[in-house]
Amino acid sequence: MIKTLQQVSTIAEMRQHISEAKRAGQRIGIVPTMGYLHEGHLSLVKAAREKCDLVVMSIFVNPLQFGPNEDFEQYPRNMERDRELASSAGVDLLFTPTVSEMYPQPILTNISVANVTNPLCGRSRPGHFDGVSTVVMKLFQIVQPDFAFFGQKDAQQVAVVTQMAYDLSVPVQVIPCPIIREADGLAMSSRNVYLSAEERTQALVLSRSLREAAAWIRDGASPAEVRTRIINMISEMPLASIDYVEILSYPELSTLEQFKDGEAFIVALAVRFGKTRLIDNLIETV
Ligand SMILES: Nc1ncnc2c1ncn2[C@@H]1O[C@H](COP(=O)(O)OP(=O)(O)OP(=O)(O)O)[C@@H](O)[C@H]1O
Ligand SMILES: CC(C)(CO)[C@@H](O)C(=O)[O-]
Ligand code: BAL
Repeated sequence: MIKTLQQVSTIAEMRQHISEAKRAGQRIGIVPTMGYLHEGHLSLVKAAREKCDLVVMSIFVNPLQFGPNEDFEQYPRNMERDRELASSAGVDLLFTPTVSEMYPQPILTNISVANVTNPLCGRSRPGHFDGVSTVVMKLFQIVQPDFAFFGQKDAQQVAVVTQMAYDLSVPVQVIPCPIIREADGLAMSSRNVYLSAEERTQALVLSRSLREAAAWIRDGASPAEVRTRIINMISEMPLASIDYVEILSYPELSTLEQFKDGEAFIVALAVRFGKTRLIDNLIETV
């Protein structure tokens, strides 16, 4: 039984720990991350701790899910700090493979989920979700988790991973966890460190517009009206450049003409402030 955090960087060593845990009948949970941990990540560990005997966190900045002009090289990294945070949050095993450990040269296999990857970030970041589903499938094969914990901040990612696990009969239950926000409403994200003070202030329009949207929807506004009002609100911020504002069904992510009783929807936003692209969303049922 593992008591304190152990860091493992090879697939072979990981498999040994997993075999032991399986032999002992432990329930295994995985929290996949790209590191530079914050309270959002730690909330996933807390959820995993409640359901699982062995909590595995992976920290791997996955080159496959970054486009050629994206921030793979600049993505914030701080392994020492991450190890301490993971340990205090109750992670048992920290999996920190190198790129060459994860990917044989060249990797010839690609996992691609259709339909749910078409809109939103799938449209703005071509190939992104293939990179996500391929690495998550690989993590599932290595860790063989009973449960996998993902944040709803990346709501399309939750839909993609859930569909992949279902389609490929992976014996894992995907657990979506709520968005953790700063006190002023900004959704926590490792990329928030890129924001200047002025960009960060203006970025508060994202959570504010989602709160307003919830009220407009309660008052009977249609998806098209809500979308227009959010676009107008965000456009008032001089440093904001909208990538998308969409209202779709959830988790199918198909077009939504009207809100219907009992049917879940997502109001999803991606907006750039300077060079930083932020996402946020609201998922509700009318
Ligand atoms: N604010 C948050 N609340 C809940 N879960 C979160 C939050 N931020 C990230 N997560 C979840 O943590 C997991 C790892 O995400 P990741 O390491 O990419 O962090 P991140 O902060 O989203 O980084 P970035 O958005 O800058 O890539 C994902 O399942 C993600 O949805
Ligand atoms: C799930 C994930 C760790 C896969 O690289 C990543 O997309 C993330 O951090 O959300
Ligand atoms: N949290 C999603 C990881 C990415 O932006 O690549």
